Amino acid sequence: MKTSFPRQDIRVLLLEGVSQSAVDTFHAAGYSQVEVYPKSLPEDQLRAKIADAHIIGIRSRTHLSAEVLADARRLMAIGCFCIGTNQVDVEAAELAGIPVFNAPYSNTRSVAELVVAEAIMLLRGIPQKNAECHRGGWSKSALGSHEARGKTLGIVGYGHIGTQVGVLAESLGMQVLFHDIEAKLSLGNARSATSLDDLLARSDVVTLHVPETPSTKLMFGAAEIAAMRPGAHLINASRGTVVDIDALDAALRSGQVGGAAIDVFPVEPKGNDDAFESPLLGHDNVLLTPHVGGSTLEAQDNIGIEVAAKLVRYSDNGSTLSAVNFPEVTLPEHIGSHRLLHLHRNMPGVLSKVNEVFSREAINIDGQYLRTTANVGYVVIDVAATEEQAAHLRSELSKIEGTLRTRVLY
Ligand SMILES: NC(=O)c1ccc[n+]([C@@H]2O[C@H](COP(=O)([O-])OP(=O)(O)OC[C@H]3O[C@@H](n4cnc5c(N)ncnc54)[C@H](O)[C@@H]3O)[C@@H](O)[C@H]2O)c1
Ligand SMILES: O=C(O)CC[C@@H](O)C(=O)O
Repeated sequence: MKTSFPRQDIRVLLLEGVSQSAVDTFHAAGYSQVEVYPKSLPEDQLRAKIADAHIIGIRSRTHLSAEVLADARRLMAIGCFCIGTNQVDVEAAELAGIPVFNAPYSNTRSVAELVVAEAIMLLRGIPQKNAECHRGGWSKSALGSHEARGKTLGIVGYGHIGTQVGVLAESLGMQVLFHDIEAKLSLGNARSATSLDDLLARSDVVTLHVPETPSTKLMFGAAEIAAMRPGAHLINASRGTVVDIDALDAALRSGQVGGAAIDVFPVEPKGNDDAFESPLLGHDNVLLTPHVGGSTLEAQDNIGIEVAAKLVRYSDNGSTLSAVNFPEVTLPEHIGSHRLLHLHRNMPGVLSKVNEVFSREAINIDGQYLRTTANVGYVVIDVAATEEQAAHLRSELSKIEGTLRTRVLY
C-alpha cells in the first residue's frame, strides 16, 4: 500500500525498555527506523530526540509536558506502553493534533496477582520473617500471623484492576469491600462500602487502585491512615502520588499500619542504574518493589503488540480508536485513492469550510468521517484524486482558520 510519507522515513523513538514485541510489530508493518532506549532520557536529550521523531513510545517515567511537546514539531502520535497516561500532558497533545494511545487492559491481571500475593504475605508477617532470617535470626511463631480466609480486603478504586483483585481475593475466601467515586457493578459477593471511612474502618488489608488525577493526589494521608483499623495493612500499586509517604512512614513506626506493600513512589529512579531513595527503606514489615506491578513478560509482550499496532493503524489509516485524548474514529481500508486528514480546533463553521474546498476544486467526496471532542474536531475525507490534486487539497485545507494539522494518506 502506498502512503504519502514512506514508512521507511517515519522515525519511531521507543524509550524505557519498551518490549521487543513493539519493535517487531513496527518492523513487520514496514517501519524500519525504530530507535530504542532502555530508560527514560534526561529532559535536554528528550527534547533533542523528540524534535526528529514522528512517533514516540514511552512508559511511566517519561514526562511529556506541554514544553517538551512544543519541541516535537514532527510528532504525529504518542504511545504509552502502559495503562497510566498521567505522565503526558494529554490536553496539550490534543491541542497540537497528536493522539495518545495506551494499553488499558494488558497488564491488569499481572497487577492483580501481585496484590493478592502481597495481601497473603502481609497477613502472615512474611516480610519481617524474611528479613529476620536474612540476618541469621529464627523466630518460629504464629504470633501476628493470620489466614487470608475470612479477612476483609478493602479495594479503593474498583476499576479494571480493582475488580480482578476482588475476584481473586474472594476465591481465597476473603470478604471484599470496595469504594469508588462512580457507581460500580459488584462482582461476586463484593460489597460497596458506604464511604471511604466505612471501608477503612472494616478492612484488614486496604489496596489502592485509583488513577493519578487531581482528586487522587495525596488522597491517602494521615487522616485516612488514622481511620484504618489499628494494625491493618496497606498496599499501593497505583501511583506514588496517591499516598502521603511521610504519613505512612510515621504510621508504620507507631504500629497504626501493621505492614505495607508499596510498588509506586512519589519520586522513582529514571532507570535501573539510578539509586532508589525512600523514607520507607529499612522497615522490616514493608515489601518494596520497583514499580513492577505490570512488569511480567506476558503483560509487556502483549502491551508492545497492542500499542504498536494502534500507532501503526493511526499512521497508515488514520484510525484513532481508543485514543485517550482524541476524537475516536474507526476507519475502513481505503484502497486506490487518497485519504485526507484534517485536525482542527472545535469551532463553528470548520466543516462547511472543509466541504467548500472540495466543491471549489470540483473533487467528489467518496466518504467522510467526523468526530469531535470539546477541544478538537477530526475530519477524514476519502477522495478519488491524483497525487497532485491531493497535495493541492491538503494545502487548501491547511489554510482554513482553526486548522491544527493535516495529513494525506495513500
Ligand atoms: N504498579 C503498576 O505497575 C501498575 C500497572 C497498571 C496500572 N497501574 C495504575 O493503576 C491505576 C488503576 O488501573 P485500572 O486499570 O484499574 O484503572 P481503571 O480506570 O479501570 O480504574 C480506576 C478506578 O478508580 C476510580 N477512581 C478514580 N478516582 C477515584 C477516587 N478519588 N476515589 C475512589 N475511586 C476513584 C475510577 O472510577 C475507576 O473505577 C492506573 O491508573 C495506573 O496508574 C499501576
Ligand atoms: O510500565 C510502566 O512503566 C508503568 C506500568 C503501570 O504503572 C501502568 O500504568 O500501566
